[in-house]
Amino acid sequence: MATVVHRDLTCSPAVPADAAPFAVRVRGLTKRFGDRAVISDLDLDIAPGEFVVLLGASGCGKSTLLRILADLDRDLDGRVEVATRRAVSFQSPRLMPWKKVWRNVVLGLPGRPDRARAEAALAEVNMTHRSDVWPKVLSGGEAQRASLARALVREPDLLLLDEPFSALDALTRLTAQALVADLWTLHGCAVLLVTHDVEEAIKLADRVLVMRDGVIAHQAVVEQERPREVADPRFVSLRAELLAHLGVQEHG
Ligand SMILES: Nc1ncnc2c1ncn2[C@@H]1O[C@H](COP(=O)(O)OP(=O)(O)OP(=O)(O)O)[C@@H](O)[C@H]1O
Repeated sequence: MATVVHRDLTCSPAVPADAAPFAVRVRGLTKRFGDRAVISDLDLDIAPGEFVVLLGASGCGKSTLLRILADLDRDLDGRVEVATRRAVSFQSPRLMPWKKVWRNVVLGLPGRPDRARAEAALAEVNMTHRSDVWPKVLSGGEAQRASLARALVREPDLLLLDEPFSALDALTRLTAQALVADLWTLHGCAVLLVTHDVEEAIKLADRVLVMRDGVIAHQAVVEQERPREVADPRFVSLRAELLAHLGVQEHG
């Protein structure tokens, strides 16, 4: 039977005093599409403010898990507890083409569209100059930054990012990664980021998870201090470890 609980981290009288605070607590999650279990009896904890990256082969269930945590799918077995204030940003930025960028940022927030609030969020992602344009004129990287502003304006305790950089060229991708790292430091929210990129995972994460056969098959805490150098032996060794768990052969 499904239990989906949405917790307010700042005010949670129902939580026993001895329970450690968390942004995500999942116990025994199973998700089926028809007869097929895509997620099988999965447990997952994410601490407040923790940056967790989820890796896994295509089709292993990463996006399905993220959608469940985003409360976009409640048809599940198990127990899912998630911080109440959460925001999602997807691979495609999903901006409404008939609304200017700043209106997209505050779309869905209660009350009248608050331009000052939108501008403040756009400033955080270096997009003030694009506030008054239509989404169709944005570059891929700009659209992704607008999507991030839309997520952050909600001041989430948990930010869910589903392959946010995968459509960007290599240089824009590096800039976007650095931006997310800065925003995370600034906001202090927990992050769960899905990616296929092992280096991206090691650069950003406190902890990297490898998903396989519907469970978390491996996890690694990243001890290296930030910013992380790819040439550092600890980086190289963790990359090899993660690639091995992903079943990928390293070349060179
Ligand atoms: N609505 C659905 N109905 C039926 N099957 C689905 C549905 N959504 C996802 N699936 C299946 O569940 C499995 C996991 O999909 P999911 O999108 O979570 O994988 P993923 O790990 O995010 O993959 P990728 O890295 O390619 O995005 C896939 O086999 C997919 O075909």
